[in-house]
Amino acid sequence: MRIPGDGPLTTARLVTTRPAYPDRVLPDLADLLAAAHVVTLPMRVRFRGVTEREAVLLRGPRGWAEWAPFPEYDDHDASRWLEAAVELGWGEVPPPVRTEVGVNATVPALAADQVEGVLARYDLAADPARRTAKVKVAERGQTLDDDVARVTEVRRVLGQEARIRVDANGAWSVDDALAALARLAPLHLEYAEQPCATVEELAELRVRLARTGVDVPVAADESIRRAEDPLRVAREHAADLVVVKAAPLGGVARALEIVDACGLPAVVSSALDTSVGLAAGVRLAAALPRLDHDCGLGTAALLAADVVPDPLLPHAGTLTTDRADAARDGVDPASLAAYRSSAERETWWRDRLTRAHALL
Ligand SMILES: O=C(O)CCC(=O)C1=CC=C[C@@H](O)[C@@H]1C(=O)O
Ligand SMILES: [Mg+2]
Repeated sequence: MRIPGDGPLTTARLVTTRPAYPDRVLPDLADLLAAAHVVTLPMRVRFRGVTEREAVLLRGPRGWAEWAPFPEYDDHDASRWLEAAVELGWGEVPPPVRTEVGVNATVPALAADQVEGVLARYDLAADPARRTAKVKVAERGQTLDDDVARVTEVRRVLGQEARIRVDANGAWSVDDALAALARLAPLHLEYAEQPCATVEELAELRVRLARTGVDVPVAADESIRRAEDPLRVAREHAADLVVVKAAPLGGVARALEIVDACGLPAVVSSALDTSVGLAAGVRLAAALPRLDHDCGLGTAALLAADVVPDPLLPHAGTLTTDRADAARDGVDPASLAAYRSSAERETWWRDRLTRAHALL
């Protein structure tokens, strides 16, 4: 485990280095609205408290793009997601340095007896040592015993050599996190993602974990993707690694800059996107100079419908840039029509798009 206090930070690079790609193109609002298709996709299981995922698919001159900021996010957040969509549909995505990306299975906070069924939907690597799962924990209404039972079951199904990470979405206090991670650590965790809500708590947790000899690295997710200053995590030595999502961070190029400036290992994860948004995540993971971890880009498995005929599901635990690019080209008009949102939701999304565009 890294000792709190170490880790490089190169804040200056974020502001001084711009990627070597053409300047951002901003489409007119009328073009965006004309390019927009609003869909409501059913999910297989409840995740993030929802059973349907709404998204706006945008047909840009450079290909399909997705804009799907979570409904509870404000217009400022939503405008950052729009920058990501513009990069995909109207701009250029930074070039890949690898063609394959390892992908983890994502296990929602379900009862332990449902774990095997969820994992069965993932085509994981044949070699148990190359399998990774992320397990949601600390969900409201559940107990630590429920979490321990779920993670224990994931360990049983995937085998001793598999990597298991947990994600608490900031729900634990520092004391809760210490107690929970002390119980979960014997199951050999790869890391704990956003165990506590604030950067201060994450930093304190790292110190106290090191002091008590509980060897669980800490990853920051919300502290990066929802933060005004995504570099604070690194500056405050609040995490061992960072989780980055293309859309919430304003696109692939911007996410690469943030990872570079943080100077910490990165994991790319989805924002519960359709296969089009997942393709952007694959392109981000493929463009990272260094990628030591499997990425949370297998969430097409959580959707019961998608906008492409061949959803971007991992094969043998991997996704490739070829399949990602094909998914972006393969949006099916019949799916857009079949899952078109209600008139009321469509108006809501178009109004939101208008407001987000005004902020760019
Ligand atoms: O990282 C993964 O395995 C899948 C993606 C995932 O967990 C998430 C996607 C979108 C919103 C989040 O609540 C959640 C996360 O917190 O990482
Ligand atoms: Mg997370």
